[in-house]
Amino acid sequence: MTPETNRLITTRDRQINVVFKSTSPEPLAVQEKVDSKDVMQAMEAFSDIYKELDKMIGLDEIKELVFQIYAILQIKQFRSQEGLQVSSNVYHMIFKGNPGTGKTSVARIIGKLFRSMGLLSKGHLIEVERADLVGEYIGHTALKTREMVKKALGGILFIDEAYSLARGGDKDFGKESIDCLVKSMEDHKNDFILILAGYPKEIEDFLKTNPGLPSRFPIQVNFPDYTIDQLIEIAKQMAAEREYVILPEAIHKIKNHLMQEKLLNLNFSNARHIRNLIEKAIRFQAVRLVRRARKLTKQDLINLTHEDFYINGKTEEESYFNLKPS
Ligand SMILES: Nc1ncnc2c1ncn2[C@@H]1O[C@H](COP(=O)(O)OP(=O)(O)OP(=O)(O)O)[C@@H](O)[C@H]1O
Repeated sequence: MTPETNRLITTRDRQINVVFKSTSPEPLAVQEKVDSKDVMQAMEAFSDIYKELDKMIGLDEIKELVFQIYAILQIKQFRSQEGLQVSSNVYHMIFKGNPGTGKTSVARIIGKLFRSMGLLSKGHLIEVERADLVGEYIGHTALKTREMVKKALGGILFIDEAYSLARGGDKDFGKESIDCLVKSMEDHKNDFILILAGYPKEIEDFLKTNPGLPSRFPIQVNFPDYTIDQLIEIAKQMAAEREYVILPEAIHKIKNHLMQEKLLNLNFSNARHIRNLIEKAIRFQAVRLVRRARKLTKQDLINLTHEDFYINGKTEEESYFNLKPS
């Protein structure tokens, strides 16, 4: 009999009925020879990793996509058991979004999720940029690109600012790298997933100049800029993960700062900006506390007050150096 286990995973906005079986139409490394214990472990892994994704603020499009892929794998198993045709899927993806919108973090989680679903044997992420793929003399580029693909086998090859490969036009070695990647996608069809990431406009222009490319990336995901409310949620979450609490007056100060930043800073780095803000506030809080004469309470150690956010309408860096507490 086929080992099979069901479990309802309750997430923020949906319930997933997880069913893991040992037979699968996909080349499932994890599920190849499973006994009940392995099934149980795979299920736990999927559930834990899915929660990691679900915990991220916003990102509805990618959460929906993961659910679709999960659903299609389940249905394939049932179809295969009923003797129905099962088609194979291509999972190469394009991630379009501004800096700090979660592209790399999501790619890392997708790798682990796909491993738990048996779509990838290792699920690791190899993050590269132009310099890692493009060489300096004839033949060097193919060597470098193939080497990176080899490292990514069983996992994800994530190319940040992928359009930089097309920067120098037809005579540039970047073109050789693209050709080599396309060939690798054919040669290692089910062995790795290629994710091209970058700013939305540049990625779209890149795809237009390479007519053969869009059809090789059937999955395109948008990573929109976070709203102010989402950025505040992210700030609270990042603080909580570090066992800190941002007091309401500080939240108010951050909100005002974010409104200005989003308006004036063309390179605003979304959640990464928030991470830097929190990390600096934690350092400033430490300085504020060690200067205090009285004994510190547990609450003192937890609270981040408005004094710890030296933002004051300037860029973080300027604020940090000019307004360090004296
Ligand atoms: N939705 C989110 N919820 C919580 N934290 C987030 C979220 N999105 C991003 N972060 C955090 O923000 C930081 C930057 O995210 P990440 O590196 O994934 O962005 P990116 O889009 O890949 O940026 P870039 O394009 O500049 O490389 C990381 O610390 C990440 O954990």
